[in-house]
Amino acid sequence: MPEAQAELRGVHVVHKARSGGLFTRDRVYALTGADLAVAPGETVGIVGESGCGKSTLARVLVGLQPPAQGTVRLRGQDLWAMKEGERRKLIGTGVGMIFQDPATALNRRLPVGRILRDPLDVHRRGTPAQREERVGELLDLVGLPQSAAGALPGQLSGGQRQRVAVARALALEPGLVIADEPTSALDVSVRAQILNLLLELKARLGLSLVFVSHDIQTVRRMSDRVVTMYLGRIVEQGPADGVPGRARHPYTRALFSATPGLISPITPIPLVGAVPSATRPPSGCPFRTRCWRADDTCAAEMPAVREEDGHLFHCHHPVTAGATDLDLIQERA
Ligand SMILES: Nc1ncnc2c1ncn2[C@@H]1O[C@H](COP(=O)(O)OP(=O)(O)OP(=O)(O)O)[C@@H](O)[C@H]1O
Repeated sequence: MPEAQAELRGVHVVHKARSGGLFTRDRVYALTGADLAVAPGETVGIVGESGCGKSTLARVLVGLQPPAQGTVRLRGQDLWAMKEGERRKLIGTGVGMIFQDPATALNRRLPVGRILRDPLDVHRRGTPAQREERVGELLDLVGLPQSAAGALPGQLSGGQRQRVAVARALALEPGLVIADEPTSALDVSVRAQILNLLLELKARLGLSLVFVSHDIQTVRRMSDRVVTMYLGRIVEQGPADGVPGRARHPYTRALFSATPGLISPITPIPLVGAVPSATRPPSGCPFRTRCWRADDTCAAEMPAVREEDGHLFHCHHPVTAGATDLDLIQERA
């Protein structure tokens, strides 16, 4: 197997909890025991309810968040075993990051040309003339006119600004791009354009892409593999074309059945109760408090990973392969 662009092994992220702006004694278990490898040229989509740890996973992958435990490798190199200068260089040249809101991610005071040249200057890429040339290439790459180089971000539309953010992420020719909700701050009318641009660039440049979104339909369309998260844990990974029908974890099935237009039954598999607090996750399987299949074993121990039919999942009582959503709704009732 070719070396992964990025790899997490047993990664935990724990934050100090805050209340009213002050830290408390509680800990937020934002990411627990995450194992994930992103292959060259692959798109991995991350889904899950708000607060399940999607952004934390993305931040760990790009080295913005150090793990409390576990290893993070970029192109085979252990990020947090490196000297800081080397780590910054590897991250700076190896990964591009696209954030949710280009209005806040781009420096409002700098013209687009400077924004795009900045990473080239920082990493001393080529001569000054080559850097200028590269700025022109980047504008072309994302479908912006050369005249955009002189514009301030505020003079551009939301879609154009996100194109600048994409160009900046690609400036140093990274092998991996992480896009965290890249279209959720944009008008619906331009979302498809940015998604198509990402798909086109990924194919043209052979990029690996990690795509984080609430929008399950979009994740399926963009991804080769879908990763489902729940309460700080990766609970399932499987091929995008096998989700939702072939997913084995009850949570993945419930999450996808709640997506309009994806599944035949009109009623989704009901999820009863709220997501527990990330400061006090349940013992054993994190989903057991809302799972209709849970028993004492689920409370006693976290299920080890199992692999069947291309799906990796953590569940003591996985859904039978081939069960329809209607079967699960009846079972749930
Ligand atoms: N800096 C921080 N300090 C304290 N808690 C944090 C911090 N960052 C994230 N968290 C908590 O960690 C958990 C995971 O957060 P994260 O932002 O990764 O989730 P998410 O799935 O991306 O959520 P959303 O979809 O709403 O963006 C949440 O409980 C969140 O409140």
